[in-house]
Amino acid sequence: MESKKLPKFKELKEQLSAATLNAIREMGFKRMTEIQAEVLPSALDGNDIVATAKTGSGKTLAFLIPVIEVVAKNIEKAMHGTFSIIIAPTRELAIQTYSVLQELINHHNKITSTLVIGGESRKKQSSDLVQGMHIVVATPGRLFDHMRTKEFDYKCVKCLVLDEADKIFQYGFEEDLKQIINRLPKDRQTMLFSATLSERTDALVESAMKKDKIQHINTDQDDLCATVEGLKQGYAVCQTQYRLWWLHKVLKKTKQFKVMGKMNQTDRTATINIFYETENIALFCTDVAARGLDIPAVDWIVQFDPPGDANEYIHRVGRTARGLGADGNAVLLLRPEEVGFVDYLKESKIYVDKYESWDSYYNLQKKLDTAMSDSNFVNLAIEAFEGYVRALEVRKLKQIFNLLTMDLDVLARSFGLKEKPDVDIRIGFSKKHRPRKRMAAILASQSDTKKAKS
Ligand SMILES: Nc1ncnc2c1ncn2[C@@H]1O[C@H](COP(=O)(O)OP(=O)(O)OP(=O)(O)O)[C@@H](O)[C@H]1O
Repeated sequence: MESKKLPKFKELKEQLSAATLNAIREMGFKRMTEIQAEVLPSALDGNDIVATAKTGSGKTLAFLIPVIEVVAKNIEKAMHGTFSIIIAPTRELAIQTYSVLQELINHHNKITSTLVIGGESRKKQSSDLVQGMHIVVATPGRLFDHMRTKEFDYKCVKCLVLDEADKIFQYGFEEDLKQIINRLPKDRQTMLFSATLSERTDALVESAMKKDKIQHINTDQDDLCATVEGLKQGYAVCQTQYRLWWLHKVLKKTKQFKVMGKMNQTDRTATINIFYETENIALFCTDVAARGLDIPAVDWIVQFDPPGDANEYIHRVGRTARGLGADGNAVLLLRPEEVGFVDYLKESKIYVDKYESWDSYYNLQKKLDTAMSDSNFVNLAIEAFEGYVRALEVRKLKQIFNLLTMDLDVLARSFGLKEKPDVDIRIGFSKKHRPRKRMAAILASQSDTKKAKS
């Protein structure tokens, strides 16, 4: 939809408080995005919402505005009490949502809010919750911890938002989320948002929402492509043993930082802040940074390891080309035996071009040999190798990513090691059966290759 055809926020002035409208104007937004234009009138009427729209399409405001208006209405009856809860799958996303919320409540002098995420002080969070902060932005695990204490009174919650709903409902969070939903008052508005939904979300909709009041809104359903228009995306092919050389070439001129789940929260937040503020920087990250993060100046998404599935691909590349008319680039690195992933992506309306010129790299062997004379590097490489193998073992799409048929010595070389390190990697089976299963898988794959050739 052309931006000029989209309605202005002020057209909602019957449903929106002046304080919210002022904040939106100060944030520089005049017209709603498509998802905002579809969600806001219905959500402000109190309906339950299941909303799907592409990455970077403005879903955050589409749920924060109704959340605030629920509080603005209820605050007149009771000054304290948690009226709205927003749940996000990662701490980084919760922090970001909380910060957009602060801008939006800038003119609402009486509305209070708090952030309840893992890795931060429970004591401060408890004290905020006891005081009855109006809006709580949380990650599921820590929120549920607080709900189990008698101190947090959540009986007056009127609105629940699940951002990146499909991710929150993935294993790990599923049980916490079910418990949270069961404990919250039934008489509430519930809203689910994501760029992708899954079968698991259907079950969530069934259990968490009022059937007769659900509005399903999907601004992508007629689109021919699952990713945003301004995104140029492609793939490069590199043999396993040269992957590190390839990566070196890609990142040569950048400063590099990392963010991953096992870092402490202070370091995670500090690194994301550096990434916001620094030019020419590359951030090494796990999928902890794949969802929701809105960092405007990201030019390239480099997927050194392919994502778990098509949905995760969409979220990862969605960290660039965000907002109306924005551009961005993405490249995916595949081994020759993984090129089938390109066809798999096509089935989900994701079209990636072959980037021939990206297939080259320089010989790094001498540099690697020098680095590997330091035992610290060797230990890091072994740790990385082990982690990589463990991650491959639990991968879906075994027909494309098959650890059992992979040459582990060659794989070790891709981490700078001379050969497979002497570590116990449990590839899927008990020790007793492992060599036999491995051999069977190799034979099966050879016979498949022969069949394909004949
Ligand atoms: N009405 C608007 N007009 C212009 N820009 C907007 C508007 N609403 C939001 N934006 C901007 O668009 C960008 C993307 O918004 P947002 O982070 O909400 O996307 P999203 O749909 O939640 O993406 P994801 O699925 O990746 O989480 C943000 O930088 C935001 O400030």
